[in-house]
Amino acid sequence: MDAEERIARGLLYTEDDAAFLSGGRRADLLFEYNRTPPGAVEARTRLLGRILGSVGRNPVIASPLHAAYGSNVHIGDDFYGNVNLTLVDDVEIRIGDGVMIAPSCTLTTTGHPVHPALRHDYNRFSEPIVLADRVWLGSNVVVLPGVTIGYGAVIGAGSVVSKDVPPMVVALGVPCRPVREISDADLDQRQPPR
Ligand SMILES: CC(=O)SCCNC(=O)CCNC(=O)[C@H](O)C(C)(C)COP(=O)(O)OP(=O)(O)OC[C@H]1O[C@@H](n2cnc3c(N)ncnc32)[C@H](O)[C@@H]1OP(=O)(O)O
Repeated sequence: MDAEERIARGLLYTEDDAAFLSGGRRADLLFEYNRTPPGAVEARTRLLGRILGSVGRNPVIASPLHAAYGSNVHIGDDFYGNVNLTLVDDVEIRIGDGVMIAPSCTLTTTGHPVHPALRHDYNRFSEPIVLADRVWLGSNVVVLPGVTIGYGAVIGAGSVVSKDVPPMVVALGVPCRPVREISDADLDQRQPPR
């Protein structure tokens, strides 16, 4: 089995195995993005288009933005990412439309073996992450490898999401668990201005 297949299957691979992915690293463009003024909206949007694998309409991502590669991240329309978003995208991170991410969140597709004897040469495994449409991550959320978060779900500040989250729930904590469903009753909670 070649390295590409091992990576795709979530099996262990080394830094050398992953060398063929290096063309997808956007480190210099990320550096440029992070020193482009917030007011230079067109330049920032253009740079995002070159950094990310794909990006929809009206993306807003505050600096600093960090990504292992950048090219394995796919983002839908109307995305908002607050400061210090960190994307460990050795494999795909797919983000739907209308997603919001609060300050200092980390989405990591990658982990290392827990046994120290296996943790040589940056040995690691990676599993894709999916955020469905209209997900909101609160501040300081960490999303671990292989997690899918369903439509409309809200992840409370400070959560560590180690398992899939169903659609239309509030989920929170370490480890993150659904605490309630989101229903039409929530429409009455805080009214938008008329
Ligand atoms: C792009 C941007 O987003 S920038 C803005 C950044 N903003 C944030 O990071 C805010 C994130 N918001 C939160 O974490 C909120 O607390 C929410 C969304 C989880 C609140 O959800 P709600 O269902 O309305 O919960 P509610 O406020 O009624 O609290 C319910 C219980 O959960 C607790 N709780 C609320 N948030 C959290 C949390 N993040 N972690 C642990 N417990 C929490 C409350 O203390 C309360 O506990 P109690 O029942 O013992 O009194």
